[in-house]
Amino acid sequence: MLSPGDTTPDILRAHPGVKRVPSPKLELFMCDDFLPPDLCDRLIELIEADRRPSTVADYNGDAAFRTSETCDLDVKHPAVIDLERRLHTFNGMDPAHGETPQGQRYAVGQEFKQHTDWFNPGGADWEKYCSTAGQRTWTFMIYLNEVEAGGGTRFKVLGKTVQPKRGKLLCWNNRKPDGSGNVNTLHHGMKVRAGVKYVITKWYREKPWG
Ligand SMILES: O=C(O)CCC(=O)C(=O)O
Ligand SMILES: [Fe+2]
Repeated sequence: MLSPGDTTPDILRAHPGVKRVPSPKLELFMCDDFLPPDLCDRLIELIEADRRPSTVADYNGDAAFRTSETCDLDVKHPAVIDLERRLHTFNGMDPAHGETPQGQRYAVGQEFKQHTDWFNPGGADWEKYCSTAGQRTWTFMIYLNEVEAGGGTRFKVLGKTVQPKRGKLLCWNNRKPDGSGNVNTLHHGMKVRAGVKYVITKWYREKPWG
């Protein structure tokens, strides 16, 4: 039986316009126009209004590893309720397994170097981030605007870079079939060269969140 913190390619593909990136290395899907422009604008306003420096787990000594800013979205705000409803209709997942959705903002020169969204079970921060809710299962990411230059999301193992496009969703399974982290999910939020980049990130867990 499907765990409540999981979804399947069949569920995702039931949504019009969803395409799987053809690779046996990971389950990666894309969908243009997942969010309407007016909702993108409302979410950008929320990110602009309330942001903090982004953080990383298992700090590796590189202070420039993730230079963006993060907004912890207010789950009671109507725009965030609308966002979450669309995500859960789409992925069929139990909302209780979702982390609080975040917005990420990248100014010119800011980036998130190559990383995975799953946590290292042997890492220093495993206990802090995973003791209650377990490992991350799926990542859902949505670009909220067009970026003038740069700011693509590069999946090095696949040799694929996705360019930001307003309303476009990207989602992938962070695990291999045996449940362990899939290194093929390595990705890099590349430097913005001109303009500002805004994205939504929503991660799901094996167990209920919070
Ligand atoms: O901004 C991007 O393109 C990637 C963001 C990302 O990987 C993350 O927030 O975990
Ligand atoms: Fe990521």
